Amino acid sequence: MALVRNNSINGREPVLSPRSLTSPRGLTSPRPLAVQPTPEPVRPLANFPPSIWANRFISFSLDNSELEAYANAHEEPKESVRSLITDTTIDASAKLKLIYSVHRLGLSYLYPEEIDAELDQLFKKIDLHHYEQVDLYTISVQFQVFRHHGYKLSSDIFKKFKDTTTGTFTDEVTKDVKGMLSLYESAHLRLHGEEILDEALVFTEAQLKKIVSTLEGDLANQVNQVLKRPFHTGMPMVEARLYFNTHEEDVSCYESIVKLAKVHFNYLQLQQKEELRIVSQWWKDMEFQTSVPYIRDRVPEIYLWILGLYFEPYYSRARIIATKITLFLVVLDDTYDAYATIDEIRAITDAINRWEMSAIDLLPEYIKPFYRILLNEYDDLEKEYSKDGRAFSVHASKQAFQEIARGYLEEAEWLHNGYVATFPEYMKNGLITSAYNVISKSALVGMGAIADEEALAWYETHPKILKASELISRLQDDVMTFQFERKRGQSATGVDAYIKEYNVSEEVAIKDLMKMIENAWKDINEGCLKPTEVSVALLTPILNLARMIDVVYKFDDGFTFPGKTLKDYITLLFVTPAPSLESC
Ligand SMILES: CC(C)=CCC/C(C)=C/CC/C(C)=C/COP(=O)(O)OP(=O)(O)O
Ligand SMILES: [Mg+2]
Ligand SMILES: [Mg+2]
Ligand SMILES: [Mg+2]
Repeated sequence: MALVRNNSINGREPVLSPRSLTSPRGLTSPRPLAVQPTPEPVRPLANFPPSIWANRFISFSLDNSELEAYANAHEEPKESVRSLITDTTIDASAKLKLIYSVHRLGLSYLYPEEIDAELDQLFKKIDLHHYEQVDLYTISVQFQVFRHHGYKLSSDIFKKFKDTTTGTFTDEVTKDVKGMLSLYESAHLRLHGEEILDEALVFTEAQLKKIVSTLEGDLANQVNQVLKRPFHTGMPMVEARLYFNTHEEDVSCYESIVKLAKVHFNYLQLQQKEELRIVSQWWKDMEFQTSVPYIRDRVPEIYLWILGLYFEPYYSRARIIATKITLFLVVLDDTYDAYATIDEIRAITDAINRWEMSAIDLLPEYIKPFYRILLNEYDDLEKEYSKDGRAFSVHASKQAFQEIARGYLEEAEWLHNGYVATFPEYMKNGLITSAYNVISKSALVGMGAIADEEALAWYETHPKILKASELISRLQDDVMTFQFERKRGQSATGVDAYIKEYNVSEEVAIKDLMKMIENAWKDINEGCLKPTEVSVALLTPILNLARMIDVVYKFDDGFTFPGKTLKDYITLLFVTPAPSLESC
């Protein structure tokens, strides 16, 4: 087997690269006489599990009058909640709890100015001494509400819960389940240097795990929920539904909030089911299942991913665009990782760099339909957005798409040459193959006026918060997918590069990479504090992209094998009816 290269990764047995078997010359003995048809190369097929949804979401039929009825039903409770937020007779503590609930329910985007004005005023009035008399739960809620909205309330307010002699959290804290739960949520908002929150996270997690089986009712559900995933690292839309289900006592005192939340959930569910129908129908019409059947067929999962970036109704078109482009990325990634030969990968990258229909002749037959659809979709977007002078965002998305194709090629060349990159080299390319540059720029296309040229220029500076989100994407994916990819003889991951660079065990490498992810989260949290470099509307999708990695990869490779978390989330949002309005 002379054509098999040595892919030894740091002392592992040489990996038999499927791609190294793809040369026709490796499969046939030399026969100089008859002209042989070129045999089909051996391909690195992954046999990915099929979609678990088939055509389920295509049959949805939107009743516009129903949608309109929900839109109208918003008006009254929306105004009542606005009055509550601005009500001067509600005391500071109750007001902050109210704003906290409004945010957890996914409603704060309806009142950005009012909430900011309230918090601004309350934040200015804060006297840290005041917190000496306040309980852990209340302090933690206030800490979160300020931090959620970019106000840097000092984490020193938690100092009083530590025993000065032992340096650990007091026994009193251990007995306060609701307080610990809320402190655990707070700790996820930590910044660099906030050691008290680093400690609080470890402490409360251990304590809550210890007592969870002894709890009952809503509190048991809340603790189970937070241990699975705290609000700050969850998908906002799902977190809103879960909060509604398990925090009745926190919201039931405000009838209008309950009513608004219910109408809002129902409205959004209809709108989102329609968006999912549109992208599912498009996917079917484009016949990807026939032309590239080797890829992961994951339309609802990718739509969910994008919905995780932004759920506001006015980003409907933006979600459809970003979903389609992300689906293109899945085709590209799986083609490079699980189908194409190195020569084909070079040809596909070349054609994507050229970006002209005539380059289609360079391509293998199977990828030609994809190439045609890719160019046509971008062409349509360019036409659509040229009209209002927004074609710049389409160009930026296209350039990022070309860049990721080059990044994927780089990985393929490394594999082809049996080379494991140094860790810095890997990370430089890895931030590109994280896909988060393409996705976040593509997310801007349909966002409208807010995503202007200035916003794009900020993106082009590759700001710290974007880098952090890319790092989280790249490394958390690597930590959860490297074994599968290694077994298949795919390109070395960050885990392999780290092991090689620092000569450490796999266990240490994973621990260190998880630490890097933790630090990147602190960068993200810092980047969301006032004064922000750009508007919150532009930062939120970047924060949410990091959250979606946690959603998909916290426990396993939830994208390749979407039968757990993603199935539950898709069922909750698009299958299970939204909370009934009957009692309203
Ligand atoms: C890298 C990453 C988590 C990207 C998230 C953004 C996203 C939805 C990209 C589309 C391609 C994709 C699903 C890659 C993850 O799988 P994979 O493990 O096969 O990706 P890999 O080949 O880059 O490792
Ligand atoms: Mg892949
Ligand atoms: Mg890949
Ligand atoms: Mg991977």
